Amino acid sequence: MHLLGLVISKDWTHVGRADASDELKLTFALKQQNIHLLEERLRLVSDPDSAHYGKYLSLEEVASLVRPSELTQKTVHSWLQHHGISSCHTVHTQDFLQCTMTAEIAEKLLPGSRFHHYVRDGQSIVRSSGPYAVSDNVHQHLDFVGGLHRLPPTKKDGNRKQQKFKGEVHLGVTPAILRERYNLTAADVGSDQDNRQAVAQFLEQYYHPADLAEFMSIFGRTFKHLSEVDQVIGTQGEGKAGIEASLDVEYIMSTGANISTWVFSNSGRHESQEPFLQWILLLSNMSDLPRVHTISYGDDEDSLSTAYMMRINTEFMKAGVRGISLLFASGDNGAGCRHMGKDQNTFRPSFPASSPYVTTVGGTSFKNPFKVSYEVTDYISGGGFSNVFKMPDYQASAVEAYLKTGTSALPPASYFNTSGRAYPDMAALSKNYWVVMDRVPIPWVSGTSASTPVVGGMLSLINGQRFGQGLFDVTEGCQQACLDEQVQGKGFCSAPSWDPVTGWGTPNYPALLQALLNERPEL
Ligand SMILES: Cc1cc(=O)oc2cc(NC(=O)[C@H](Cc3ccccc3)NC(=O)[C@H](C)NC(=O)[C@H](C)N)ccc12
Ligand SMILES: [Ca+2]
Repeated sequence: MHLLGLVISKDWTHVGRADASDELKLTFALKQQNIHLLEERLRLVSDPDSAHYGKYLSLEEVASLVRPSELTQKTVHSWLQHHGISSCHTVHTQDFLQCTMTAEIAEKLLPGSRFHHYVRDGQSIVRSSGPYAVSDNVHQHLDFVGGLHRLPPTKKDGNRKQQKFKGEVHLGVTPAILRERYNLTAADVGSDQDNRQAVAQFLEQYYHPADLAEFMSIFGRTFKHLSEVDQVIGTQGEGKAGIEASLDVEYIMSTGANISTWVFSNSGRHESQEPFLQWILLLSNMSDLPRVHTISYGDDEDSLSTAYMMRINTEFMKAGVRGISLLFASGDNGAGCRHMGKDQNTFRPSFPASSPYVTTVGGTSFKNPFKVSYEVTDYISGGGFSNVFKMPDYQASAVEAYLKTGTSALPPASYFNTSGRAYPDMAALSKNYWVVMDRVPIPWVSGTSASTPVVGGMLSLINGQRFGQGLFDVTEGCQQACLDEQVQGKGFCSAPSWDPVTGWGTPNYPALLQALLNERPEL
């Protein structure tokens, strides 16, 4: 028997046991086959020196590679059937099963689990308080069971990162400013009818079509653009728009202008338990997808189970081998800080930013905030080294160079794991954006949530895979981190070439386009 447990955080109030007939939806992640072959294939399709470069797999080919063995499928199916569970959906790759069942059946299926109702700020959830067990013969066929334990994050004040307007004249970052800084001309807009890009939203964040239309009517006058999202996959909730969703949609459609845009809307309670599971399940089941997806969400690595992160990472590989680029925001908390005990802190990496199979985007600000000047580090820019994923070969030499040259200015070695996946991969402006939300133009919105769709839109224009010299190197400024005696609020600093705050730098569009076109495989 294998036991898995949970500690319910104090801000949730227990309001009683779940009724035996209460319905639950659990996700079973079945063990896949050939993960090492998938990884190798991803390396080859991404390597310009390989004969396989750019030769992406179809969803059917991915399915043939990773589909769980007959034994795994039969064992899990008969275990569920034995407990009377028949209401299940699978995916094309047959490596996930989503099943609906009563609390009574779930407790019999997973001995030790005891489902309870918890409430907080008007939100109500059902979770298992105790650890649950899975018998050995089934456990070896599962990566994890989702939907039991993870809690929705604490809702933060919607205005927490909005800086106060102090009365100075400041126009802030708009599509025109971005297009100027990153050298996008009026001709740099999408023209390929088949090109598509996407943003994914979670945690009840919705964009509003009227906000997008108003944003484009105010800020989109100088370039050809679309003012409507082409497809919403999932449910668009009613009511107020979310700042994250508004920012993502408005800015991916400003740099990736005139390109058909989709929104994956992963709403509701279930998704907030494992925010990325529902979305990745959708991707792994759709054969025809946009090539670029941006996601401005993440969680501290230490708040997630290793099994969950490993499996999501494999799902990212499945996307990569199909030629799908996933861009994640690096987070807005600098290196982060985890208190390990009295006077003992370490930095706190964020997932999925720390996955080696996504492109992670950090943040910068203008040197002179009132001018389109060169960029320096935005101190909030997430970055550092994963404690879960080892450093992939493709970044070893760049990171070694950074660690060697920056030795004197580096934080103490006990704060970070130099053998982990280093991030971000690149950066873009993250300070003082204009966003239209609930029909009102809002200034001074900041975060790597802004820089990520900006880069995503440009990649959609280029739709390539590898970065050449097409980036502005960021060499000034440091990120924030633990406010303790040893590091005194200072994390990593940017430096010439790659650094763990701004990656390889911010996009210089024509140079990036040229670099990527030069590396295109013969079609
Ligand atoms: C209201 C507001 C004003 C502003 O100026 O900035 C800003 C930013 C954000 N969004 C975020 O700060 C982050 C970015 C991020 C965090 C962690 C990892 C990657 C990206 N996004 C979120 O907080 C997102 C909505 N929630 C989560 O990722 C949760 C914590 N798992 C929001 C609002 C404002
Ligand atoms: Ca740099």
